[in-house]
Amino acid sequence: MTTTYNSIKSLREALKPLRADKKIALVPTMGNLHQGHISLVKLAKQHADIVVVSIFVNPTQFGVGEDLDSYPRTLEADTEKLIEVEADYIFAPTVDEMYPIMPPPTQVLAGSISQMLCGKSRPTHFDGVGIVVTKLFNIVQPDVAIFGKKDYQQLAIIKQLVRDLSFDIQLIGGPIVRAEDGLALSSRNQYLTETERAAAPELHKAVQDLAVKLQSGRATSETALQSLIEESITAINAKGFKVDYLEVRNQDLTPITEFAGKQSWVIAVAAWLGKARLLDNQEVDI
Ligand SMILES: Nc1ncnc2c1ncn2[C@@H]1O[C@H](COP(=O)(O)OP(=O)(O)OP(=O)(O)O)[C@@H](O)[C@H]1O
Ligand SMILES: CC(C)(CO)[C@@H](O)C(=O)[O-]
Ligand code: BAL
Repeated sequence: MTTTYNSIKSLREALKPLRADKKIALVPTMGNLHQGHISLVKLAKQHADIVVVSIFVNPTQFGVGEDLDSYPRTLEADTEKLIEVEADYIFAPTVDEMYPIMPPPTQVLAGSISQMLCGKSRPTHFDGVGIVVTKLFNIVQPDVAIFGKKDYQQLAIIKQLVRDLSFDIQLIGGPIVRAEDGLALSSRNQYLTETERAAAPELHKAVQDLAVKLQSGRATSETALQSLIEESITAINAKGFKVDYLEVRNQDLTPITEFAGKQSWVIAVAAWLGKARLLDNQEVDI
C-alpha cells in the first residue's frame, strides 16, 4: 500500500516503529514523475524494505526569474505511478510545512563545488538544494538515499554534504534514463516545442562524440582538451542550442591536471534549447 503524508509529524510517526528492523530508503524528487524517477524507486526497493518518495517543488533552489511558478505539479498522476511501482510512502509537504519562515534564516552552503558548472548561472541553486536535502534527511532519517546521475553536480554536492555533516546514510547514484533517441528524461523536457524536441537528442550525440575523442587519447594536454571542448560547443550551438557550459573534469568534479595514464573523467554539459535548459553528462574512463 502507498500512503501519502503532508506533515512532518505524521510521516515521522509512521516511520518510527519501522526503524528497529526495516531498512528505509529515500528518493527525493520535485514530482512530475517520469521513468527516470521510477528507475530510482526500483533501485531503492533493491536496497531497502521501505521506500519513501518525497515530492516537493523546493522554492529555495529556484533563482529569481526561474520557473518556480510554472514548474509542473502533477501530484495525482505521480501518486498513481508510485502506487503502480509499490512505493510505500509519499511525503508531499506544503511550503509552509517545510519552511515555517521563508526564506529560512539557516543555510547549508556547499562552498566552491556549488559555484562551478551549473552554479555559475544558478549561483544560489545548490544552497537551496543543500537545505532541503538536509531537512529531508533529518525528517526521514533514511538508511539509503537515491539520486540520479543526470544531476551529476547535485550528487557530488550531496556526497560532500553526507561526509561533512556526518549523515549515516548510504548514497546511491542511479544511471541516467534516456528516451529511445538518447535525450535524458527530465521534467523540463516538456518546455520543448515539437521542433526543439526533435533536435534535443543532438546534445547527447555531441557528448558521445566528445567521449569517443577523449577515449582515443586525443586530450594529451590542457590545450588539446580545450580545443576538443570548443569544437563540441561549436557543433552543439550549430544545432540551435545555446551552450551554458561544457566542461570535462575528474569524476569528483576537480579540475583535470593529469593527462597521461589511466583517467576517470566526466563530460558535463548544460545547454538552452528554447525555454528548456537541458543537462547531460557522460563518464569517460580512459
Ligand atoms: N533521466 C533521469 N535518469 C535518472 N535519474 C533522473 C533522471 N531525471 C531526473 N532524475 C533524478 O530524479 C531526482 C529528482 O529529480 P527532479 O524531480 O528534479 O526531476 P527532473 O526530471 O530532473 O526535473 P528537472 O527537469 O527539474 O531537472 C534527482 O535525483 C534526479 O537526478
Ligand atoms: C534533490 C531535489 C529533490 C531537492 O529539491 C531536487 O534538486 C531534484 O529533484 O533533483
Ligand atoms: N533536478 C534539478 C532540480 C532543479 O533544477 O531545480
